[in-house]
Formats: sequence, C-alpha cells, structure tokens
Amino acid sequence: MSIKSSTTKASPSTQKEEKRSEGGDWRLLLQLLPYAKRSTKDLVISFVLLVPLSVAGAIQPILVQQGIDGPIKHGDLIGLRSVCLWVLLTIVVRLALQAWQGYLVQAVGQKITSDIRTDLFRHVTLLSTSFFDRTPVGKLITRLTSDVEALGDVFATGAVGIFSDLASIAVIALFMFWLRWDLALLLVAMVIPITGLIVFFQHEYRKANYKARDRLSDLNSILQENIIGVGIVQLFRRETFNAKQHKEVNKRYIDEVNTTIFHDSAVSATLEWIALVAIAGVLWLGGGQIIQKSLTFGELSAFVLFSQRLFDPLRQLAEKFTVIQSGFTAIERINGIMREAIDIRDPEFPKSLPSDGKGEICFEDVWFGYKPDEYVLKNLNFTIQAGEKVALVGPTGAGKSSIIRLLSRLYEPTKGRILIDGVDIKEITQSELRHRIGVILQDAFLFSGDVKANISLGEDYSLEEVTAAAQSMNVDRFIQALPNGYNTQVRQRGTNLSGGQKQLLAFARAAVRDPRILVLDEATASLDVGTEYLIQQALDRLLVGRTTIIIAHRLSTIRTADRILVLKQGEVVESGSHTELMQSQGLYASLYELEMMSMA
Ligand SMILES: Nc1ncnc2c1ncn2[C@@H]1O[C@H](COP(=O)(O)OP(=O)(O)OP(=O)(O)O)[C@@H](O)[C@H]1O
Repeated sequence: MSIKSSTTKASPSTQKEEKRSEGGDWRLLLQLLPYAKRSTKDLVISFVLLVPLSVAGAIQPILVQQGIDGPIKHGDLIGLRSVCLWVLLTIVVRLALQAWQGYLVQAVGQKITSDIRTDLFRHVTLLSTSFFDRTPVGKLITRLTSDVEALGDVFATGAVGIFSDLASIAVIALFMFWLRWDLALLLVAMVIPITGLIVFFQHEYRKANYKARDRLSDLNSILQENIIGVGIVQLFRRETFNAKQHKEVNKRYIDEVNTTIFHDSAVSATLEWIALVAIAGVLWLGGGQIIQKSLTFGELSAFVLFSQRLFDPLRQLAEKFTVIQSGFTAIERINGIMREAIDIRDPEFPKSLPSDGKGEICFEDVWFGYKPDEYVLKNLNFTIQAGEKVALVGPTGAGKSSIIRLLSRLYEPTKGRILIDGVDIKEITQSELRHRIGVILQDAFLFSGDVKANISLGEDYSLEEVTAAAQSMNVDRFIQALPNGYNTQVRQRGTNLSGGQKQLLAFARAAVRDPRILVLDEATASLDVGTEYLIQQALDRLLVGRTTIIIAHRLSTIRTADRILVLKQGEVVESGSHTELMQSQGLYASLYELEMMSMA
C-alpha cells in the first residue's frame, strides 16, 4: 500500500493544514497505483477497449467524407447505403464498448475508494490519543468521507477517462493529418495555446479547491461540535451566537467554492468559443480551397466534424482535470492522515507477562508531558504490590488520570518506564496489556448495539459468561429490568440510558474480562447512594486478590485503601494509609478535613 501508514515520527500534524505539495501532482496520483493494481484485469480490459473506441469515433468523419465525395457525388444509392451501414456499425461499436468500458472504470473506482476508506479507517483507529487531542473530529470525518469520495471520482470519472480522451485526440489528429495536413495543422495550432490556458485555469482551480476543502473541514468541525454539545448550546442560549459563527464559516466556504466554480466555468467558456472559432477557421481556409478546387465538399464536411470531435474530448479532458484536481487535493489530505505516525505500536518481538504474575505495578522514574518539556507528571517512583488497593488523590489537575493513561499505554512516558510483574509495558502487546488491566472511567462510552454486545465489546463471551459477570457486579437485576434485558438496543452513545445505568454496564464489562489489575477512575461518582452501595458490595468481592488503583475525589470512599498516594502538581508528595496520613497532618489531612467540614 503506498498511501502508507507512517511508522516514523509524525509529520506536521493535521492541526495545521498540510502544505500543498506543488509540482508533484502526478507523483501523488502514482501513489494510488498499488490500489489500482488490485483491479489489474479490469483496468487492462478498459485500456484495451480504448483502441476500438477511439478508432470508431475518429473514423466517422472519414466515412461522411467518403459518402459525400463518393456515392452522393456519383448518385450511387447502393454505395451510399453501404457507407451508412458502416457509420451505423461504428455507432453500435462505440455505444456497446463505451457502456462496457464505463462500467469497468466505475467499478474499479468504487473498489479503490472502498479500499482506501477501509485502510484510512483502520489507520485512524490505530492512532494515539494525542492525535485525537489535537485533531477536531469534524476534520477527520471530512477526510474519511468527502475526501475519499473526491478521490474515488478520480477513478470513476477522471483518471482512466482522461486516457480515453487523450487516445481520442491522438487518433483524431492522425486521421486529420492523413486526410489534409494543412487543415489539420490549423486545428492543432489552435489546440496548443488553448491547452496552455486550460492548464493555467486548472492550476488556479486546484488552489481554490484546496482552500474550499479546508473550509469544508472547518464547517464540519463546527457542525460536529454543535451537535454533540447541543444540550449546552440550548442551556446557555448560545443558538444565535453559534449560528452567527456557523454563518461566517459557511460564507468563507462558499466564497472558496465560488472561486473554484469561476475557474471551472472559465475553462468551459474558453473551450466553447475556441470550438466555434475552429469551425470558422476550417470554413474560411477549406472554403477558399474548395473555390480553388483543391478540396472536396466531403473533405470539408469531414473537417467540420473533426473540429467538433477534437474539442469534444478536450472539453471532457478539462472537466476530468477538474475532478482530478479535486482528487489531488483529496490525496494530499488523506496522505496527511496516513502519514500520521502510529506512535504507540506493539514491539516486533513481544514478551509475555508471566502467567503466574499477580499484577504488581512499578513506576520507575516516570516523567510525562502532553507537550514537550511541560511535564504534568514528574519523577514518579512507586510500586504497587500485587493485590494491593491503592488510591490516588490530589487536587484537580494534579495528574491522577494521566497516571492511568500511561499505565494503559494510551500515552507513553517521556522518560522512565512502567513495569507490570517485572515486564516493561512497552515490551508486551497492547492487547495483552489491556487484558491484564480493567479500567472503569466516570463516563462509560456505549456503542450502538445491544446490551450484551456492549459488555462483550466484540470478544467471544457467551451470554452465560456475560450474565454471570453482571450478576457478580449486582447489575444483572438492572439489566433484566430493561425492556429486552440483554437484548435491549442501546442507541449511539447510549442516549437511551441514564449516566448511572451506563456506568453499571461498564462494571459488567470489566468483570467479564476478569483482569488482574483494576482501575476505577471516579467510577462510582455518577451512581445514586443506593446503587453505589450495591456496586460497592460487589466491588469488595471483585477486588479481592486484584491489584486496584482507585481515583476518587470523595476521600471518604477511599479510607479503606491499603495505601494512599497523594499527588500535587504531578509529584507524589505523601504516601501511606489513611491513618498514617491523617497523623502526619500534610496535604491529605487538610483535604480530608475540608471534605468533612463541607459535609457537616
Ligand atoms: N489531553 C491533554 N492535553 C493536554 N493537557 C492535558 C490533557 N489532559 C490533561 N492535561 C493536563 O494535564 C494535567 C493533569 O491532568 P489530569 O487529567 O491527569 O489531572 P487529574 O488529577 O486527573 O484531574 P481531575 O481530578 O480534575 O480529574 C492538567 O494540568 C491538565 O490540564
């Protein structure tokens, strides 16, 4: 595959729009060859079909000339009939072959589009969380949908079609020179400067098209943000403000689209008048030659037809160039994503975690920043013993969730390493790591599908296993109360379930995987007191023998933890049990006392 997914460090990200690559357009198109190769047979047939297609088109004016100068001139009805039959035959051949060739090219175009879309989707899902931090979803969606579509059009209407037009022009030129070189030269002399003009307009079109697609990305980003945040938009009465913002971006988009239309129309108009000028030129030069008896009526008619036919493929060529220019823009933009490095990869020769490992976690001199040199975690050195229940506490923004993200390898430490049962997590596969760790976050994300599928998440758990996991977490009762139990359909993002209900499914998700290490990041914050009590009971059972990391703002919920690590601005400033930390009268004690006071 040559729209290659990058394995090295990322190129300048999609945050800034990629710089347009000037000059290397055809090189860009060549990058698609590997996709085209998958349909070699169909492509070869459609290329071969171009020969009879072009000949059948170019021969028609010659037949007309033969008819006029031969049978018509000599009153030969039988001869005229046979010429007409030949014309009919060329029409039938053209129609049949054109339909066949058109079908093949469209089918190849669709296949290529589909393959690229699949590769792009796969690549995007492999990109690291940091990529999604800096790339608006709307921009990504634009690339995955309309950019890929624009690229598909290159194949469906453009690329191979262009060869057909070029073939037609070449064959027509050959026939013209064979018939009358002077008239042929007149037409060719007109085609050359016009081609230069078309290339200029196309170049301008391309620049405008690139900007238009950027503006479309902006528009989609605003759209996506407003749809996802519609609740907040309405609560804070931001409809008018956001509509104004949308209108401005929409206007910028339309302005760019208008510029592309201008250049596109300029090409069509240029071709329209030059075609008429060409006919006039042929009539003027050819008419003079008829008067001097050096040209026949049949030859003149053939050249009038030739001049039409010459500009027809040229017009088609110009139209296809427009599609191709959009395609180049699309390839550049798709390439921008494909070049994004997959930062977090499985090692080439992965190790395995010891099968008897109990889930010991060790942070060794770990430093981490979302931006280079802006560390949010500094010099972390701690070990969580297998089976230990450790709570991470600290003020907002202290770095608690960042520790979990590093442990789950959603991000990599800038310095230092993280070990599970003595093995660096970089040396095992992500799949093994994530089987070992079960993470329950505050907001459970649900996919469209049924409840069972949302618990098994594509893995092969039987209904019995899913039910047993839900029972062990005391959530089976709630699931059974849903309209169709485990078969209840969940809408996209789980909008037909409450926050607490979604959270209960997240507990079942973790339980069915039976992980050695369990991470609860504010996992019970959205549950009511009664449900939290039920879950807490289940958790007390689930946590036995498992290494557990708990993040909770309500310190009263973590009093029973074996150990509490207190974080402040990315550093562990205290460590000990609740009693020890209360006795030491440090940050933890003051946070705990504040909480007690606020509850009193
Ligand atoms: N995706 C991100 N990109 C850039 N900075 C981030 C990102 N996520 C978190 N941060 C920053 O990293 C720091 C630590 O954030 P983190 O979410 O780990 O804190 P936390 O202790 O879990 O906070 P809270 O208790 O509010 O959940 C904060 O200063 C935050 O602004």
